[in-house]
Amino acid sequence: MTTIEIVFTSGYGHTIKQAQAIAAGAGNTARLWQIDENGDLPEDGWQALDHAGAIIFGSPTYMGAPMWQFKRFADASSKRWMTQSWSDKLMGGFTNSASTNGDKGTTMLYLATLAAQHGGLWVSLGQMPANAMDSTPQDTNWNGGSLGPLATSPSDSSPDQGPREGDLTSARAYGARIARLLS
Ligand SMILES: Cc1cc2nc3c(=O)[nH]c(=O)nc-3n(C[C@H](O)[C@H](O)[C@H](O)COP(=O)(O)O)c2cc1C
Repeated sequence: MTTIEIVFTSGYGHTIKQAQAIAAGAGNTARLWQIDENGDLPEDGWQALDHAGAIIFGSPTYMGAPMWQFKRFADASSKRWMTQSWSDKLMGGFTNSASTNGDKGTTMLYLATLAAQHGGLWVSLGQMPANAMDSTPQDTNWNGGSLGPLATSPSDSSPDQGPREGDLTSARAYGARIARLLS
């Protein structure tokens, strides 16, 4: 079975919602692997990534970059880099932060660079931005990204309040895009 493995970090639960929305859009071959608070992924997670058709990386943006636990996972993936054993897999990425811009772009560039180091085939977002006068956070891709799904969770939001519907719709559509490309 060709699987979609979503490997991500989340400090306070907001980015989990984005990861779950991607999985919901991708369908029943998608699985979620949350890197723990020490930056560790269990061995069955590594095995799943080794056998994946697609790997999707995700992290909240902390200080303009993925949180350190994601970087620890990325550094540990250098073992796979040495043999290029993840080469030719579909790869993608997502991030969430409190500010609308929030320097999410540098996190996305990092995730795309990680994918490229592994020889992955990056899947872009493929959604037009909702950037008109009457656009709101309820609209798909209202953050206006193109590398992958972006989410904005206001700093005083609970994970039930942020990311908002437009971010979740964007994430679901991205999951569906990856599933379609794999089929
Ligand atoms: C240490 C730290 C650094 C942060 N840096 C940024 C940042 O650079 N840009 C931003 O917009 N939000 C920043 N935030 C806010 C988080 O990105 C935001 O709260 C996000 O929803 C957290 O996701 P999580 O609940 O999955 O951890 C930061 C939060 C923390 C704790």
